[in-house]
Amino acid sequence: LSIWSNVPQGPPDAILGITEAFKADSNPKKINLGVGAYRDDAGKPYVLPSVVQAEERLLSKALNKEYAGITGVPEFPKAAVKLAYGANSPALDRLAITQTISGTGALRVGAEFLQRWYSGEKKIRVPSPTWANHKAIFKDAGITSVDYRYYNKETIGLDFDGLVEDLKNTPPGSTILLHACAHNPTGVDPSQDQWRELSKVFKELGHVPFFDMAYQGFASGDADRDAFAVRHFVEEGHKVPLCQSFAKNMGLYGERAGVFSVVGADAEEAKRIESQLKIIIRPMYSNPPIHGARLAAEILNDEKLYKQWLGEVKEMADRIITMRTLLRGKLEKLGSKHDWSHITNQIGMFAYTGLTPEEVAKITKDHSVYLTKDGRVSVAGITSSNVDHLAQAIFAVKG
Ligand SMILES: Cc1ncc(COP(=O)(O)O)c(CN[C@@](C)(CC(=O)O)C(=O)O)c1O
Repeated sequence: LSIWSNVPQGPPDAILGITEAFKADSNPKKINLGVGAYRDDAGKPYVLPSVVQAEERLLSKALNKEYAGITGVPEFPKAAVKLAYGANSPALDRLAITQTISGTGALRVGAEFLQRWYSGEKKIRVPSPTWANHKAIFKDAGITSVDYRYYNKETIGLDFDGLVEDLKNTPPGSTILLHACAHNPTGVDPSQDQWRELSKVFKELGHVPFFDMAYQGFASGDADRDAFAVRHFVEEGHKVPLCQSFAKNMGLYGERAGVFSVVGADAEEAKRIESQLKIIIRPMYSNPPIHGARLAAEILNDEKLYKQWLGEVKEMADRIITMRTLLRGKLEKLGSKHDWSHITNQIGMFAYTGLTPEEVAKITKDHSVYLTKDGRVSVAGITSSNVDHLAQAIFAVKG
């Protein structure tokens, strides 16, 4: 009997498993709308020109491969928080900051930090629905997730009243996970006025706003606009924990470039927090990968490259918005009776189509269209050459 005979076969990942199934499909008209990775209009992965230039510069510097510190390549997180909080934010001198292994790593380090130093019960309130990996990350750090109402199936929009009511029925001083922009999987975000309202509710109740900002710049095409919620909450005095990912907005998916930061009451408190972040990271993975961080630092710290990069992010966001408009138009032209306005009202990488799990199974089986069971479509996977097939497939399964 093998020592490992007790190890069971685990299920495929809800999101990454879709790509495995897609690859196994021989239908030439197959479309992968599963994983949230940007594709250009030829359906190809996109390496941003600003990243290519940064890489050429790095190579010419012939840097060594020494360890970064526990908190990473210093020039990266320092610049990343300026992007998030704003270059003139008063909070910049009271931030605990560390580079992390992309957004997932920021969430995990943040979750471990809460587990050890958040004085309340080890729970976090998460939007319903939320990114498929959130609950598993918190669970592995010993934190139980509790849903709060977020998405309204009927209006295919935000259930703002339900959200506020749930926050008010949550014990004061609880930790609440918030998607800063481009909510995954619904693509439904609060308006700026609704964020202002939420900041008041958080203040009344002393709740901790734990932000996940994985799509800054990628949602609206404007990095400042996408950071509105984070910046407003910081201006209002909230001690924000913030997770950042550069996977999508810089196309650094596999380079794993992320940042975790916490707003302290002052520099001394930030220093204490940062010392505890290092104590969490050292036994977890000791220190992070250097290449992606150096690429991001090269871009964020060079005026010209930074501007070029912002233009490239806007181009990606604009292409996604164009595909939303195309898909909606095609569905309406086919004579669909459904209201598809949510496809253009939603923002960011994803469209929450409203397809039921049965319809998802059918569209995959009959039309080789791959998307997650919850009906989430990565709009980045739509191109002007596959949008007709997609519209016909949706019309075929849903009418
Ligand atoms: C809300 C949210 N937070 C964090 C991350 C973490 O990304 P990172 O670790 O690569 O920086 C993702 C990525 N979600 C993707 C795009 C990919 C995935 O599931 O891993 C998605 O398809 O939802 C995300 O959607």
